[in-house]
Amino acid sequence: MLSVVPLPVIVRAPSKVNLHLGVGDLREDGYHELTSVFQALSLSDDVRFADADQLSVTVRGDDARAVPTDRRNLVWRAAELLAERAGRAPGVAITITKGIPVAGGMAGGSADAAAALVGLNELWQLGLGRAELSEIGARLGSDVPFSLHGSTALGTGRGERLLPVLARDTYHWVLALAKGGLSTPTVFRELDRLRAEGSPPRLGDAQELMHALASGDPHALAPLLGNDLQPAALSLAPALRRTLRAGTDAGALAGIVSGSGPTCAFLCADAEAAVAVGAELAGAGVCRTVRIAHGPVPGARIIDHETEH
Ligand SMILES: C[C@](O)(CO)[C@H](O)COP(=O)(O)OP(=O)(O)OC[C@H]1O[C@@H](n2ccc(N)nc2=O)[C@H](O)[C@@H]1O
Ligand SMILES: Nc1ncnc2c1ncn2[C@@H]1O[C@H](COP(=O)(O)OP(=O)(O)OP(=O)(O)O)[C@@H](O)[C@H]1O
Repeated sequence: MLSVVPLPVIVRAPSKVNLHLGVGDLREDGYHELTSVFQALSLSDDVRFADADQLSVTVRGDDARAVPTDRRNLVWRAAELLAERAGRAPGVAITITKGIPVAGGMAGGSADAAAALVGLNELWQLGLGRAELSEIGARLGSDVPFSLHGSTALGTGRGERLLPVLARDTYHWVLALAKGGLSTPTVFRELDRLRAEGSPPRLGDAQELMHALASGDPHALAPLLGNDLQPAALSLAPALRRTLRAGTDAGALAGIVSGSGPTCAFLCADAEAAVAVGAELAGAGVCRTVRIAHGPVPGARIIDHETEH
């Protein structure tokens, strides 16, 4: 019998910034209750899926050496979960081209996991809907459902329960990538410690920020950006204070630590301002490198079916 080898599939998955990250108390399951307004950004990873006898992961790009290529990689676990669901072997060669900083608070691993769910659903012709993929994604990590969803969304629970948020127009960002990474659980633990010691201020609700998003005016949005994890990230990486100051000194409307950090995200008035802020920040010696990005962009999506391999 003739068996047809499926053509490789390439999926692009976005990074994210939390425009509002309200962190509630520690739950019994070890997670914190969150109120998160996510925005998906154009800084992204591309992930290729090719039919193979065995599961393998190859990583390319700037931070490739910091990424595991075995079962610790979220794409590996995504492939195993989907294969189990489909009752088939997880044979696939996965190549990740990293654009998203590793352990940078921008959901890089989650983006790749979301790409794997979309890419393997296609390669293996599983026919699973978005809701099913999102439910599998939530088992891989709190940020994975948003990496599938993309655009701008409100996340509750541990961040995995999503509702779309209206965001008019495009926002322009400068991202200051740091030398090292920060571990997400360590940053949450540091916040618990700071809260046990004293009372770092907590964000209010996200209503006003969501109104500003609907207006499409970055000047209205800028003063409303907020992140309850920021004091914890700054406590673990105090040099980020200087980075944040340098961004606003360079003309950004506002700067925040992205998620658990250490990437700092600067909102700019328009595309031209972002280029100017990016250039000045790159010369200020306060970060490893600078990237310009815009959002919102879609969630993990197929960008190519290769015609030859
Ligand atoms: C900081 C954020 O990026 C904001 O969007 C996310 O909350 C983190 O999402 P993630 O990296 O997908 O995190 P997960 O893999 O689900 O969790 C890693 C660890 O972070 C902590 N964690 C995560 C999410 C949450 N709501 N509360 C937590 O306390 C827990 O210690 C957990 O064991
Ligand atoms: N595909 C992947 N890409 C990057 N890191 C991965 C991947 N799979 C597993 N990891 C591991 O996960 C750790 C956290 O990486 P990741 O880049 O997802 O962090 P992050 O962007 O800060 O996450 P988040 O913003 O969702 O909290 C890395 O140090 C790495 O060891």
